[in-house]
Amino acid sequence: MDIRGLGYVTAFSTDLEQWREYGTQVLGMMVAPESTDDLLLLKLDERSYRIAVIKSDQNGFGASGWEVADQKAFDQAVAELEAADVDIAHGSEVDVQARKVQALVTFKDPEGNRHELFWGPVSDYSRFVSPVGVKGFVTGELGLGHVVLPATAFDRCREFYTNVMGFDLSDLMNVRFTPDPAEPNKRLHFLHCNNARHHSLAIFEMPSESGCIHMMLEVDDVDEVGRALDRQQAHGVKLSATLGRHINDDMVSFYMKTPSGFDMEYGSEGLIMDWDNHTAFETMATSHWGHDFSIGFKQD
Ligand SMILES: Cc1ccc(O)c(O)c1CC[C@@H]1C(=O)CC[C@]2(C)C(=O)CC[C@@H]12
Ligand SMILES: [Fe+2]
Repeated sequence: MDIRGLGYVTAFSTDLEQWREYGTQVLGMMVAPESTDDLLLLKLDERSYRIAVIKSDQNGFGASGWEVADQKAFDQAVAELEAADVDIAHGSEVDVQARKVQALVTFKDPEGNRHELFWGPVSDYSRFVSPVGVKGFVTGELGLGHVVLPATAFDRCREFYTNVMGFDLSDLMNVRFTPDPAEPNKRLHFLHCNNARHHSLAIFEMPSESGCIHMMLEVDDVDEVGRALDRQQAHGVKLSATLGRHINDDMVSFYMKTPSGFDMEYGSEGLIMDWDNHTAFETMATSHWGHDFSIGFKQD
């Protein structure tokens, strides 16, 4: 299937007021006027929303919303999911209204990670005006950003994402948390869809309580990353990794907790890839500098 990018994500939250504060004052997003007491829609570009926070009795990641170009691509993608024996549910009229799309299906990967596939987002093209002055987020043809999902059933997940969903490998890591040679490798594969973002999805061979290792949002100026870091501090949000520059996509970013329990990577200066002239590589190193993930494991 021809996935053009990550269109939106959904998250579950017991406290939408906390997400509203975090979304507007820390991330710098707008609250879409269609938001209700049970659904917080966060807007960060010309789209109506990019993050939908659903009131729930638990916190956690919801689903990744993948975008295809049109009805024809959607029908083709649904046929491919069916041919691969994937259990799909067609979105009802209510679902379609809630997500503001023409049509959607929902399904799970072999790990149980939830996905939604859609076409035709409804947008009013109202301007993005950040409540804290964020100039802009990098979306457009690159899609919203990326998600890193748990994949303890790694081989089945990799097969699913490449053979069924049409992702391709960008590059890969074999993560070890200790110098002990007996510690098994945790595979971390970075995957791209049909756009120039280095990865829209990565799968990591580890479980995750929240259902998502992290998601990434990109801003159009590295100073906006610094300002977000200031706001993270001012609002007492837990930092999960310090500022650094990644090796594979060159992103300058930091990581912090979201109210739903998964991490948010906030970055800038991500590479625009030319896939015809790229070769996948393996690296043991995360970053050119920075990105101390050990602080995320420390208690407050
Ligand atoms: C290595 C890397 C490249 C580009 C990215 O956008 C990106 O998020 C990462 C880091 C991914 C990864 C993670 O999210 C969880 C904690 C991990 C496994 C580490 O401890 C090192 C790499 C980290
Ligand atoms: Fe990332």
